[in-house]
Amino acid sequence: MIGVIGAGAFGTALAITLARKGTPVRIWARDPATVEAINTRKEAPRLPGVRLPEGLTATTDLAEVTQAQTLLLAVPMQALSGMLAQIDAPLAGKRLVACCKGIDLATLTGPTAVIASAKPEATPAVLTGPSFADDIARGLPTALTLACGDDATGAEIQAELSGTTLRLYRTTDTTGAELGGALKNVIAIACGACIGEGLGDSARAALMTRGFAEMTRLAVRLGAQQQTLGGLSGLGDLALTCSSELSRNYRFGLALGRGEPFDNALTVEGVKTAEAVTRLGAKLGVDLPICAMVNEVSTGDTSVAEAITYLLNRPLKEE
Ligand SMILES: NC(=O)C1=CN([C@@H]2O[C@H](COP(=O)(O)OP(=O)(O)OC[C@H]3O[C@@H](n4cnc5c(N)ncnc54)[C@H](OP(=O)(O)O)[C@@H]3O)[C@@H](O)[C@H]2O)C=CC1
Ligand SMILES: O=C(CO)COP(=O)(O)O
Repeated sequence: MIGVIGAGAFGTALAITLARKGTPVRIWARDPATVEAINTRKEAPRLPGVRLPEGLTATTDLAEVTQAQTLLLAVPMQALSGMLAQIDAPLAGKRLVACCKGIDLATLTGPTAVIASAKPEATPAVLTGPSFADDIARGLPTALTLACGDDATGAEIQAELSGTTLRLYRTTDTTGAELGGALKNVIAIACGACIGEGLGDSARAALMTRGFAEMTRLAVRLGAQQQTLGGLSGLGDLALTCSSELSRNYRFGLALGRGEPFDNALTVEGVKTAEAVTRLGAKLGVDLPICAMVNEVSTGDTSVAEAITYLLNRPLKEE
């Protein structure tokens, strides 16, 4: 059995793909109505229109899910440490796979450090890369990165989660994998704002490229391997999220650029990540101008037009 904590779009999509290949999956949701929908109607509220396979069951009882040796943690980044604090079962020998993309604002660390701090007896890992929950749930081909500091455990998780349509690549560079996934959301907001403001595809390509330079600069400064940023978890996810309206981060940026309201019930990880990386950049002396502008625009301190003017008029430099 695999346990999934969080019955949002991503947790449910992963649970579906695992159950389809015959792995029993128990998914935890805090909302009894979600559990009822999954167990009795075989429907997932966050993935409307998808029929859930047999072998996928839900519960509001965390203890039932934490019996599994592999647990997928699929709650938003800022909810991760609170979620871990609710688990009182012993987790020695268990694998805790973070499926969230972001940086914890309280500690300015990524998900594997949050897990290691809360549950030092478990092995932390992170599953990240380009994938929309809906694509995974529909069985469309997807390739992701599984990062685990312990390569032997990483190989076991890789085999456990991979299937005929979900292909996992493996790395021990957890820092690079999680920072790529976190920062691409910030750049996606910038790209959405750029298109929403009517600035064109050339400007978006510039933001993606210079954004990728910021992602790499910060990640390498924090100990990541540069090549990880060029993989699925970095460049791959950047390409997807900056170019598709299926991305909530991109759509949030579009709304900013167009001056339209946005549904703040939606999970938009890039907003808090922009705040976290702006603070991290200032602390470490790493220049992150696009991330800083996304932070200012997201909080309403600066308009999209002012942010673009600032970025275009910075001192000229070598590429
Ligand atoms: N959706 C996607 O395509 C992908 C998402 N991800 C990542 O997965 C993570 C989760 O996103 P996603 O599934 O889309 O988000 P959703 O908004 O679809 O779902 C979030 C889930 O987390 C639960 N939750 C929220 N806050 C808390 C909390 N404080 N305590 C416990 N549970 C909580 C919600 O419960 P409730 O329903 O009761 O509010 C819900 O089940 C994000 O980091 C995202 O970046 C990664 C790849 C793809
Ligand atoms: O992470 C994702 C794609 O890889 C999902 O993107 P959004 O969170 O922007 O919807």
